[in-house]
Amino acid sequence: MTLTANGLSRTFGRHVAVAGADISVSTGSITGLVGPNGAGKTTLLLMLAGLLQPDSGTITTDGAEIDAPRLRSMVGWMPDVFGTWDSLTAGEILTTFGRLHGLPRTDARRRAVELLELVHLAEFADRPAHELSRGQKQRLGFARTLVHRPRVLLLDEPASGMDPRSRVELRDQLRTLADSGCAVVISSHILTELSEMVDDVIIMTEGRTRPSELSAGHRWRIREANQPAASAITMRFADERAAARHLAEMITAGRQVVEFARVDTELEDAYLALDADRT
Ligand SMILES: Nc1ncnc2c1ncn2[C@@H]1O[C@H](COP(=O)(O)OP(=O)(O)OP(=O)(O)O)[C@@H](O)[C@H]1O
Repeated sequence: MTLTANGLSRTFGRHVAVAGADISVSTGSITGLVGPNGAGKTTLLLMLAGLLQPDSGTITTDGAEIDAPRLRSMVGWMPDVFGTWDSLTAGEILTTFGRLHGLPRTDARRRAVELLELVHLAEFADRPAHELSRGQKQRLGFARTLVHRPRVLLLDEPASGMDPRSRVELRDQLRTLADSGCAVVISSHILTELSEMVDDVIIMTEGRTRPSELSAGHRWRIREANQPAASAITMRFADERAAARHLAEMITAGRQVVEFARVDTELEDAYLALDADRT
C-alpha cells in the first residue's frame, strides 16, 4: 500500500504554511521528515492524518482518492505534545481510544493491556495519567497511536522526552511495525538518531518538500593501529553486508583494524548545507 499526497497546500489567514507539498510513503518503509521550525511539517502531517482540511491537493492510497474519515481510520497520529485526560488511568485512556475506534469493550481492554506491556507501562495501568513523567506520557501516546492497528504511522517528534533506552526501543518497534506492514513517517530534529532508523528522508522548507540529496548507502570510518585519528579514512558501502565484507577482507589481509564505524552525520551535513533557515 502506498499513501501519496500531491500538491498539498494549506494557509492560515494570509500565512502559507504548506505550499504544494508532495510525499509518498509505502508499506515497509520508514520516512524521515526534517526541516527548520515553522517549515510546515506538523501541518503536512495533520493533513495526511485526515485531521486538517487541505486548501488544495490530493491524497490517494494506491492511486485511489481517500476521504478524511477513511484516512483517520487507517492512520495512527502521534502529536508532539500528547494531551492526556489526567484523571483517567493509563489503562482507561487506551481502552477509551479503543472504544472510540470501534473496538468492543473486551477487545479494547485486551488491546490496552497488550499496548501497555509493549511500551513498558504495565505497572501504570491503574495509575492516573497525571502521575506519568513526560517520557512516560510520550510512551503512552505512542501506545494510543497503535490502538486501532493503523497501516500508516505519522509521528511528530515522538522521542523528544524519552530516555535513551526508550528511544532505542522506539526505533526497534518502528522497524518491527514497518516490517509487519506499516508505512511510517517520523518528523524529528535529531538528525543523527533519525538517520539510523529511516529508509528515506524528505526535507521541508518554507512549506515545500524536496527529497533529500543523500547518496545511497552510508559512509564508514576506518582506522588502523597506530594511524593518527585525523588520518582515518572514510569509505562508502551500499549496505551493512558490503561493509562487513570489506572488514573481513582487511582482517584476512592482516590489517590491524581498530576502528570501523558508520558515520551518522550525513543527514546533518546535508541539512546544514541547506540555505533554508528557521521561520
Ligand atoms: N493553527 C494555526 N494558525 C496559524 N498559523 C499556524 C497554525 N498552525 C501552524 N501555523 C503556522 O504555519 C507554519 C508551519 O507550522 P508547523 O507547525 O507546521 O511547522 P513545523 O515545521 O512543524 O515546525 P516545528 O519544527 O517548530 O514543529 C508556522 O509559521 C506556524 O506559525
